[in-house]
Amino acid sequence: MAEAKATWGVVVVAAGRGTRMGTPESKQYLLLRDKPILVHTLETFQAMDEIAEIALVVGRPDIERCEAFADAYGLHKISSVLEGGGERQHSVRRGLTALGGEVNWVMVHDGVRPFVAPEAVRRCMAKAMATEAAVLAVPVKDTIKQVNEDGVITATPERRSLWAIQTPQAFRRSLLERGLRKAEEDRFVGTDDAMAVERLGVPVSVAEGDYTNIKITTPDDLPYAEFLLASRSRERGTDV
Ligand SMILES: Nc1ccn([C@@H]2O[C@H](COP(=O)(O)OP(=O)(O)OP(=O)(O)O)[C@@H](O)[C@H]2O)c(=O)n1
Ligand SMILES: C[C@](O)(CO)[C@H](O)COP(=O)(O)O
Repeated sequence: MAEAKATWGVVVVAAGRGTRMGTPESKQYLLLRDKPILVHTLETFQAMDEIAEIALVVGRPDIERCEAFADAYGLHKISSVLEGGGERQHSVRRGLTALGGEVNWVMVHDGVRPFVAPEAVRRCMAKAMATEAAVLAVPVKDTIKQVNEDGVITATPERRSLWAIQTPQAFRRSLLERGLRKAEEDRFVGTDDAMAVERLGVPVSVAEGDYTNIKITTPDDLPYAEFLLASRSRERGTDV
């Protein structure tokens, strides 16, 4: 039987509280130059022809303002703005259920990774379509140590095998749904989406990403984010 045409949907998760950022306003709504971080993120997927639909998952008190963003910034690919769950994985699961029935390939992306390059997203999509499941990642630059509760090093994993995992994470939709269903049955909560699929015994590939695809997590990420935005604007000739 011929493979159905690929229709891509994206779940953008933005229902976290940003405790490590420590600001009264959740970090995804902090302004980066002129717009909330989350809006910068959404604009990247809005502009990609390959993406049919976006499900946006946010905190319950933020649903209305995010619906207003969709209008204000012309983010018409957002088909639903829905309430997230207690853990990132629960937010992802809710977002997936909101995507239309024709969506057969999905990406999950953190709302607080506004600098992902469309070319990197495309690399991730292509790798997923070749292998069923792929995530963006970069090789780690530092030597990584395992350290026990006493602050003593217990192991030094071989650096060549270590990659820092990013989003988007891309999957055949039915595979991610199966992984998340099983994770829920087993009461397993992972810190990324790939873990749910790895647990099924299905290999997940990495597609090489960019070091600039940072997750804005702590206050020291903010000046770097402003710098990255300024560099990107200069490259695109949209500097103000
Ligand atoms: N229950 C949750 C937890 C996290 N996220 C989202 O998952 C992404 C990555 O998580 P992280 O950077 O850890 O964000 P927070 O959970 O907000 O941060 P913190 O852990 O510091 O509280 C963020 O876009 C966050 O909004 C979510 O949608 N639902
Ligand atoms: C999914 C992720 O962004 C990959 O780097 C990361 O694992 C999210 O983790 P967090 O604990 O929610 O920051």
